[in-house]
Amino acid sequence: MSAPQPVHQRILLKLSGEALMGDDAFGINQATIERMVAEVAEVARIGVQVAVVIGGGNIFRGIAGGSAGMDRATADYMGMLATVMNALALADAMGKQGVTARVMSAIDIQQVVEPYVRPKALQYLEEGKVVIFAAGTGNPFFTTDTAASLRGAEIGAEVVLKATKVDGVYTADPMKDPTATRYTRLSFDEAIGRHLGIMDATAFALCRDQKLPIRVFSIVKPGALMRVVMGEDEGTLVTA
Ligand SMILES: Nc1ncnc2c1ncn2[C@@H]1O[C@H](COP(=O)(O)OP(=O)(O)O)[C@@H](O)[C@H]1O
Ligand SMILES: O=c1ccn([C@@H]2O[C@H](COP(=O)(O)OP(=O)(O)O)[C@@H](O)[C@H]2O)c(=O)[nH]1
Repeated sequence: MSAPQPVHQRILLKLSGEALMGDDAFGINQATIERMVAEVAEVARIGVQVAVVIGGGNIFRGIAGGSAGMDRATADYMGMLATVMNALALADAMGKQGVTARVMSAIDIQQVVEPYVRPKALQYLEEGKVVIFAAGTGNPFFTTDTAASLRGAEIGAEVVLKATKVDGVYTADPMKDPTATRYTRLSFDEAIGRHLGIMDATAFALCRDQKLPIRVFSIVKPGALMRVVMGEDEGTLVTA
């Protein structure tokens, strides 16, 4: 019998910035990033094309207290720069584990990382390199979740995999409501209509319009990414 095959050939993986903190209060926890990269490396090695959108919430968020009183757009540009730092750390950790990664930024910062150029990104993916999209959408007032939907649609990913601290989409924020229950599956309209805060409405709406499914799963749970890629039941699937 032949070995089980992945159900996805090209994925857009959204990693939250906060996930990189591990148990720290801020920044990047080295052991945590190494563990995450090991999981990404495993799926890349079985031939799945992996593109990553990385968040920045472990360093700076445009709407957070630290930016109170600041012009919102300026604060958002700081948030986007935070994602560039995370992207560099992620690419470095990938290189150390033998995975070639390329960082592409949505804002021009050419001495540091190359700009996002869609055909180039597609070329890297076809060559088996991991592409890390930095600086979100390049626009203030957006989130990296929306960047994940946007880049996912642009590169023709089969699914957006949102790897986060919780293990799926719940009826309410499980960090605040212990009685909340997890959905196995729900529609984009339900997710938007019920104001489920796991992703912003812009991100959901873009995926809905492009018929691009989203799976939300835990980044903390070892092996979850591989199980998702192999088509096993993990987290919550959001579809049309
Ligand atoms: N309905 C919901 N189901 C699951 N998680 C939710 C829900 N509403 C809000 N959340 C919150 O969304 C967070 C996951 O989103 P993520 O983007 O990784 O975090 P953050 O926005 O804090 O960086 C979880 O930590 C959880 O507390
Ligand atoms: O297209 C984008 C993506 C991100 N950001 C800014 O970058 C910050 C960090 O991104 P995000 O909060 O999405 O990161 P995560 O929640 O995944 O850690 C946001 O708060 C925004 O201020 C932005 O302005 N435009």
